[in-house]
Amino acid sequence: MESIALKHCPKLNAVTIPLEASKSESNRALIINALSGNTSAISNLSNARDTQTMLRLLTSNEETLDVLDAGTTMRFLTAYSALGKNPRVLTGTPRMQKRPIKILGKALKQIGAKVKYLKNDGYPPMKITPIKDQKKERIRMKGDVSSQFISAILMIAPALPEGLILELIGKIGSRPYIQMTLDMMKLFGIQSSWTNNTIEVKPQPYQSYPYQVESDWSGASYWFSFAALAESAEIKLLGLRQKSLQGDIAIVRIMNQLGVMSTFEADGVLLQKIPARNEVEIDFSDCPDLAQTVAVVCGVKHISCKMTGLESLRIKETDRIKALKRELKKFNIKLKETEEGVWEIKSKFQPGQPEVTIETYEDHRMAMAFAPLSTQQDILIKDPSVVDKSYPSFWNHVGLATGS
Ligand SMILES: O=C(O)C1=C[C@@H](OP(=O)(O)O)[C@@H](O)[C@H](O)C1
Ligand SMILES: C=C(OP(=O)(O)O)C(=O)O
Repeated sequence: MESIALKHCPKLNAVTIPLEASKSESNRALIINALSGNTSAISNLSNARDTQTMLRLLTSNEETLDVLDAGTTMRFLTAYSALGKNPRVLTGTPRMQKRPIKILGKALKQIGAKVKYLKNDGYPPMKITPIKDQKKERIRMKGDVSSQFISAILMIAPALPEGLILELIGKIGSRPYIQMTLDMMKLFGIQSSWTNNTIEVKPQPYQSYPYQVESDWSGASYWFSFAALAESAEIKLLGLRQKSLQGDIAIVRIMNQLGVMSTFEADGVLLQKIPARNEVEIDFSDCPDLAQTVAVVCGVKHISCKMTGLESLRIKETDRIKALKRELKKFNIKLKETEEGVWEIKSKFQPGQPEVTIETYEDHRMAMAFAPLSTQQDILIKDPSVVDKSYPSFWNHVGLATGS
C-alpha cells in the first residue's frame, strides 16, 4: 500500500487496544535465551519485524546476516557473533549502513574479536571473527552515541572467560535501556553491579526463566497522543504494568502534563483526559523514542515545549529532527534549536484544515507519531507499512479505535 487515508475522527470513546509486545524486551530475551542454550520458554514475543528478524537470524547457518533496518538486532547480533564458532558478516539496509557501530566494534576488538569493516570504517557491513582468547577484561566505552552498544556487550559478558568490567565514559544516553538489560539478565540468573560509571559482570552461566514480554510502552505512547488530542477519549491499553522494565513508561508522567491521566488496572492502563499545562520542559535523554510523539502533541495543543536530550535522534531510522521539522511545518508548527541542544516547539496550528500528506522517511515512529493528527483533520500517511518494524498491527488498531 502506498498510503493510508485517515479520516477526521475527533472522538475515541470506549476503545480497547491489545498492544503489541515490546521489541526491546523481546530482542534481549532472544539473545539471552540463545546464550543459555535456548532452555527458556519466552511468552508474548513481539511480532515486530525487528524481533522476527532476530528470531530468524539466531537460527541461521548463513555466513551473512542481514538485519534489515533493526538497530538492536544489528548491535546485539554483532556482540553475539563474537562468541560464535565461525566468522559472520553483518549487514543491513542502506540506512543501517549509515548508523554507527564503531564504539561496539572497538570494544569487541579489545576483548579479542576481529572486526573488519567491509565498506566504510565504523559502519556495517562488517565481518566479525569470534574471540579465541579473551584479551582484556576491563574496557571503556563511550555512553553518548547509543546504549545498544553497551547492552550488546553486557549480554555476552557473563559468557566471557574472565567476565567484564565496563567503564562508561561521557554522558550516558538511553540509560533505562541499559538498566533493562541488567534487570533482564538478573531474571535469567546473572548478578552484576553498576556503581558510578562502572558495570561489572563476572563469568557465570545464564539460567532458564519463563520470561513473559510486557506490552510495548513506546507503542503505547501513540495512544496517549490520541487521548491527548481527541475531543473526548477513553482508551484502555492492555498488557502494560505499573512496574515495568521499559524506560518509556515515562510517557505516563509526561502525558500527565499534556492532558492524559493514566489509571493502572489489573490488565492494563486506562487513559482519560485531564487539563494540560501551557508550558513544559522535557529531557528525552532517557526516552528518545518518545520525542516525536510529544512534539506532535505539544504542537497541536499549543503547549510551549522546551525539548532537550535529542542528540541521538539524528542517527536513528532517519534523521528524526530533520523529518520532524519538515512534517510539523505542514501544520504550521515550528521545531527550532534556540541554543545548542535546546529545541522549542512553537505553534500556529489550526484544526480542520484540508487533507495533509505525511511523509514517513522509512521511520515507523514518524508514521505513528503523526497518525493522531487525524483527531483534528483528514490526513494521508505515506508508506504505512513502515510501522511493521515495531508495531505491525498499528493500523488495525487505529481502525478499531476510530471505527474505520
Ligand atoms: O536497547 C534498546 O532496545 C533500544 C535503545 C534505544 O536506542 P539508543 O540506545 O541508540 O538510543 C532506543 O532508541 C531503541 O528504540 C531501542
Ligand atoms: C530507534 C529505534 O530502533 P532501533 O535503533 O532498534 O532500530 C526505534 O525503534 O525507534
